[in-house]
Amino acid sequence: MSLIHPRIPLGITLRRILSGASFVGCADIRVQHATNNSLDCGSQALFAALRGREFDGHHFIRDAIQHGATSVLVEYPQSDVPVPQCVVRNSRQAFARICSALNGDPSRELSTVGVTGTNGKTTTTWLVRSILQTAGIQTGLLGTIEYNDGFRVEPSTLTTPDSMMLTDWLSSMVSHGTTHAAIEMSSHALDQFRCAGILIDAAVITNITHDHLDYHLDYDAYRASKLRIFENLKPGGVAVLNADDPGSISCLAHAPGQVITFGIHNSADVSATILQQSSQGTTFVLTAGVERIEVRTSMIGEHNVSNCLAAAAATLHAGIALPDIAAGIEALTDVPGRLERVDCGQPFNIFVDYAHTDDALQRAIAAAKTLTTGRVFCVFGAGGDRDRSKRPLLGCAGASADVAVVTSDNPRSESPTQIIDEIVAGMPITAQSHIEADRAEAIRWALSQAGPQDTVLVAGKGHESEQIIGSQRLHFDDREVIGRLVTAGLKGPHDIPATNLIGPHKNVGQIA
Ligand SMILES: CC(=O)N[C@H]1[C@@H](OP(=O)(O)OP(=O)(O)OC[C@H]2O[C@@H](n3ccc(=O)[nH]c3=O)[C@H](O)[C@@H]2O)O[C@H](CO)[C@@H](O)[C@@H]1O[C@H](C)C(=O)N[C@@H](C)C(=O)N[C@H](CCC(=O)O)C(=O)O
Ligand SMILES: Nc1ncnc2c1ncn2[C@@H]1O[C@H](COP(=O)(O)OP(=O)(O)OP(=O)(O)O)[C@@H](O)[C@H]1O
Ligand SMILES: N[C@H](CCC[C@H](N)C(=O)O)C(=O)O
Ligand SMILES: [Mg+2]
Repeated sequence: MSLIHPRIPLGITLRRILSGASFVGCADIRVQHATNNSLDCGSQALFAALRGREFDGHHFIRDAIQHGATSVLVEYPQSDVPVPQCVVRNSRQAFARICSALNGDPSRELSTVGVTGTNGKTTTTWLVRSILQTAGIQTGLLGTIEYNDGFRVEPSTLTTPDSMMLTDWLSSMVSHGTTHAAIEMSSHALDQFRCAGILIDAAVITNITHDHLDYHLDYDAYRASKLRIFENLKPGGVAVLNADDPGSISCLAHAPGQVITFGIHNSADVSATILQQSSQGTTFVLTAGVERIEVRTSMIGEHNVSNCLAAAAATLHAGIALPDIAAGIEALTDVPGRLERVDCGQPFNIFVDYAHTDDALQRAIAAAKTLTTGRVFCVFGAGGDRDRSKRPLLGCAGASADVAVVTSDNPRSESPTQIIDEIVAGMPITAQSHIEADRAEAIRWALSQAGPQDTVLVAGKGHESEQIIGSQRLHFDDREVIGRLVTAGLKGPHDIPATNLIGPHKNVGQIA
């Protein structure tokens, strides 16, 4: 459902915004409302028939007309359809452009940093927002954790919302006087043209490693979807690339205009020298051209310094001065569930992290090791109904901990023990491991083993507050579970009343 803002046009005509479109049964189509859901057409709507993973929207055209659609957007002309048709080559791309136009093309009025990459998108967008807000600039954010127009905040449904919701939020930012935005652009969203027509000032590619090959099928297609972010750049926009990551820097040749590189290990326009790392944070010297400044962040891990550099490069391009960038990085105390410290008075470090790829897990473990004189216990699993090929890679990465505690993440429709077997298949035979499919019990075991010099890293679910098992969504927050276990003196989870660990069942009737 569209939010209503005074700056939204009263309607648009398709011929003006869709070059190359042809029309059946009319010379042009005037649109006031558009949807891709046949069940949510309302009267006078344009129904956009999108080809999806499960369904082809073209099969729902009659359904849409019955629900009130008065025109359709299609990829091939339909016979026996009693309403005007607009025929385009790519209805997802055209639909995104229509959504943006119906919302008054809000991205034209915003200065926006778009961030893609396998890991680090959420962290980088939060850093960008912190830098801009600390400099006194009202900034919106759309990403994995929240959608925020500068005033209103809602928990996210997808990392990158669909085209209707995306442009609604951008429009809401403009209406509320928000001038800047940071947007996570997932590979799924770029592949599905959810962001088509959204203009951005900086396109950040944090890194391109391995994820979502269930969807993209191979690395080249995955990388190609990330490269599509350059199509969103305004004239004069900048590509921000990671000199330390072969996948990111390989995009340099495709950048349409100016490029700013960042890096810790390789020569780059924006770079860092790490001075000190402790469980309280990291100090580094940030260098951009001839300017240098010492920065202290409460974030942990070299990968987070890399994220700071990406955010610094994007905001330098937005005209923010280096001291303000340093202040903005320092002002961000926490990104929920990203190496988040959990302190319940226990005599060792506990971190909850969102690592769910092999590169992320290996880096999160490396970060924990720099702070630990004893052993690092890493509790992790892998999501069901997601890229199976990353499971043995996660196993291999998890084995870099001193003790790998393999458990369930969100098994969804799959067998937890089958997923665990596929993870364990990637672990070297010499790895120290403990296998426990019940996540709460796995956490309890790790906590019960840890001594004062050790660290327990609980990875994979970060800020998530549910565990998806079969068709059920069970309340489950790693941070809460840890808190309750430590408070209860690390008794077995079955000795603790069930409500202490797992909240009420919410059967959603489908697998997420
Ligand atoms: C695999 C995938 O990405 N699917 C997304 C995709 O769905 P789809 O278009 O393939 O949908 P479909 O069910 O095949 O239907 C095709 C078309 O028929 C229409 N339809 C269908 C049935 C009907 O009765 N009537 C009707 O009109 C649908 O509205 C749709 O337009 O487009 C939809 C609208 O944009 C998304 O909601 C949906 O995300 C699903 C829920 C999803 O789980 N996506 C995940 C994998 C995702 O995108 N994740 C990334 C995160 C990645 C990361 O952070 O690392 C994200 O951006 O969040
Ligand atoms: N620059 C980085 N390089 C490698 N790993 C990183 C980097 N930044 C963060 N990580 C790891 O990836 C995890 C997820 O980080 P973040 O949420 O910022 O990434 P994301 O790209 O938004 O992930 P998602 O695709 O799930 O939304 C972190 O918890 C950390 O383990
Ligand atoms: N955006 C990622 C999140 C994965 C988080 C992990 N907890 C899982 O459920 O696999 C995805 O949809 O693949
Ligand atoms: Mg994210």
